[in-house]
Amino acid sequence: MLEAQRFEADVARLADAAPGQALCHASDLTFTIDGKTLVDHVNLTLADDTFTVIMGPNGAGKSLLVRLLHGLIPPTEGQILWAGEPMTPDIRKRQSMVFQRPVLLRRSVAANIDFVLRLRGRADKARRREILEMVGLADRERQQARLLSGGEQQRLALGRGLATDPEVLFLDEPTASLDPASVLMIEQIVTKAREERGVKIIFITHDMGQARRLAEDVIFMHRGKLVEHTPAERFFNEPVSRAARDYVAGRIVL
Ligand SMILES: Nc1ncnc2c1ncn2[C@@H]1O[C@H](COP(=O)(O)OP(=O)(O)OP(=O)(O)O)[C@@H](O)[C@H]1O
Repeated sequence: MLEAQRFEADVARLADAAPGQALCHASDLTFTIDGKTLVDHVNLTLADDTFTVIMGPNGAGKSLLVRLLHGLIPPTEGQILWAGEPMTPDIRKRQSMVFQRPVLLRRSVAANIDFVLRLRGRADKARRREILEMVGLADRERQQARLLSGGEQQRLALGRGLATDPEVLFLDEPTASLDPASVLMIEQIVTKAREERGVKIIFITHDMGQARRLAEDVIFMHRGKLVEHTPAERFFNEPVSRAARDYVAGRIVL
């Protein structure tokens, strides 16, 4: 089968795997700035029941892709539909994003959680406690967030992201600068959110071991293009594109 046909077949299968309607459909998604096309006519279907990992070399357009999907930046061209609807503020409110560097208020751990709960009209101590227990920070309520370790800060950021019970959680290299124990904790919290609450996860990582541990389907970006979107096993064992083959084998991909 030709590469392109195989790719289409994979995409169709991933779409079929979604019960009912696909969660997200992007067509011809393009982001151009200063004459440079940084996300280039991406076509993508995301099932609502998979842990999606996005991989690719530096500058491939991974972060821009998730910013487009989450509606943080408008596409130059193309369309994104969430459960068949264009993005609205209400849809975006049902999604959260966690960045590589935790974005926290310079206040207490508790205040950081209360802030997002208040925004959604759900502020109460029991809910705050539940969230802090989920991310293993229940004994740190009164501590200043900025005095937490890097791993703890990221867990707090993750708690903020999960506090509002999102349907979709985007994570942009959330563990890139953390030690192994912190990486494991973050992975466990995210996996639990996926398994127990049905949160759709869209997770960018450069870490091949992490991708193998977590991914159910993998999107591989290269030079602004989506060159591969396949079930994880296929991606790791039988990548189709030359760039993905080199990437999986640990060779430098420019
Ligand atoms: N607002 C912007 N203006 C101009 N160029 C940008 C802008 N945002 C991103 N870029 C460029 O677009 C390209 C893709 O960026 P992006 O952050 O999506 O890459 P990435 O795949 O997430 O890379 P990394 O793995 O290094 O984080 C990069 O070359 C980046 O410098």
